[in-house]
Amino acid sequence: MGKQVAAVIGGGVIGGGWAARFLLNGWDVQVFDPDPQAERKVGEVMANARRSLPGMVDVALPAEGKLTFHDTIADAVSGAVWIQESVPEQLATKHTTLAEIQKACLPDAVIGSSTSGFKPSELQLGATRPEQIIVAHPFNPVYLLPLIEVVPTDANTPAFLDAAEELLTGMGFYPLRVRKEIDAHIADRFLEAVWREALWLVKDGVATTEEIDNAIRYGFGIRWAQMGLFETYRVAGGEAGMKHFMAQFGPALKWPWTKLMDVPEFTDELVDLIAGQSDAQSGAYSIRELERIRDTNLVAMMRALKAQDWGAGALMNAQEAKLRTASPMGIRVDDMADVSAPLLTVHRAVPLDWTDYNGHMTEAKYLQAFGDATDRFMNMIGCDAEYIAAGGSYFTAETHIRHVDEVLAGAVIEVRTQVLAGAGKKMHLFHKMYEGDRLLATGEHFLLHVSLETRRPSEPAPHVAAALERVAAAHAVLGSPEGMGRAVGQRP
Ligand SMILES: NC(=O)C1=CN([C@@H]2O[C@H](COP(=O)(O)OP(=O)(O)OC[C@H]3O[C@@H](n4cnc5c(N)ncnc54)[C@H](O)[C@@H]3O)[C@@H](O)[C@H]2O)C=CC1
Ligand SMILES: C[N+](C)(C)CC(=O)CC(=O)[O-]
Repeated sequence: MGKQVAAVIGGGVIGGGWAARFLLNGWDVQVFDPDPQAERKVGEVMANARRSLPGMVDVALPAEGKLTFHDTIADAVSGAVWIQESVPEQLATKHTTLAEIQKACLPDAVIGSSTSGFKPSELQLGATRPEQIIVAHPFNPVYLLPLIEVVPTDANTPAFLDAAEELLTGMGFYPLRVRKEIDAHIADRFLEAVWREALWLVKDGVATTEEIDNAIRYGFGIRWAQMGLFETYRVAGGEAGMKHFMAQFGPALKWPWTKLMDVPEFTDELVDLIAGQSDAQSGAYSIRELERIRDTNLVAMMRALKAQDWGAGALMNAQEAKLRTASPMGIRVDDMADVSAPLLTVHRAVPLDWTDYNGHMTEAKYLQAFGDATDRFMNMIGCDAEYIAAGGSYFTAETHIRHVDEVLAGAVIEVRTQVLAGAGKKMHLFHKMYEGDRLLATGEHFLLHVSLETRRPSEPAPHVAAALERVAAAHAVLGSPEGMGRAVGQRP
């Protein structure tokens, strides 16, 4: 199957983010944007995305797609099965753009609009084929955050929407289908209310921009990232739960706690006040630096949720399981005709939170990668979760790692595993870590099969022993790898 093709119309903050998400999930992307700076801007977004997205999951994403820039919308949409409109938030501009797209695009392609506020019925007005236009509202940075609000009208068939959502899911997105079209969909209704209230707090001199941000990031912002609003409030109701919470705090909604219905007028004075406070708060960083700080934090938070298999982290685990099944690492030794070459046991990108103050992968993570390679190899010979639950496993008795060359966040690494010896209780592995052809590190590990009941060495089950012995026999002809049995400090 050839690569899937997406068109991105408008390559600013959001279009650039969409382009990165498509490309890093293996799609080819065709961009149209009249701004002569568009190629540079999309390139900078791509650089940030390459550094942060690929390492968010623990298995490699598909090979990056091809990015091209086009002089006309007709050229850009040619052959595209998904067209994402991300032009400025003006209805007239959206209408002209959608009309041009529809003149040249495939009649069954999905045309998603990134609009933050317009309803899909407004976008479909006067369209040649309203049935192919939906709102697909993303969140910045589009290459990291999973949510897409999918807002349809009755013109869009359920089959069309299901197919669109499947394409989004394939890129790690979480499509949230909005039941009823409404100005600003779900999330922006909410964000606008919070923003309005914050503007009042600054205008009335109650808080500075920095104090408001601190009130969010030291408190409820962290809570929201993992449980949202209602689940958090349910817990806040104590043992009596949601009903008690509503009885206690419901009346406060009618107290003068909020000014939500009014918007302060954007006088020059208010704009200068807010922009000045924002400069004082964050002006020491460029926007690109702030983006990188934001991305590093987001990746760390999402990987923490991944470890808990919760919320956005559970979504990433589901995507990873699909990617793993499609990779050669999902195959058992018993199902492989040829095991004569070292086996691929890790194929992933280096996550941002694996790097250190020297700007490269930190030493502890080499052990993690080699530990993951050993786990994967165990799985491949049949020492899987079921086998371990039944009481058999391997314990590592000795490890020797050599750091040969450095590697940076976002780089795709592979570990290939040679079995030096594998008989009875003993398993002696030699892992080599590469970025492309470049050797980064080696890891030599000696393991013993144990009974998890007695915690003592024990013979592996016959099927595990047979698979291990088969690979060991096939690898015997490879000879001793360079660096095997090396002592610390020994010269090469
Ligand atoms: N910035 C944000 O936080 C979010 C914005 N959105 C929505 O995404 C859309 C785009 O917003 P941003 O990317 O923030 O704006 P932006 O100003 O960063 O980018 C808009 C891009 O469209 C290009 N453009 C202008 N006229 C065009 C035309 N006729 N054809 C093709 N390209 C054209 C501009 O050169 C620019 O590169 C809007 O509908 C906005 O509401 C959605 C989610 C978040
Ligand atoms: C400010 N905004 C309305 C453009 C925000 C969005 O639409 C979503 C986001 O990324 O916060």
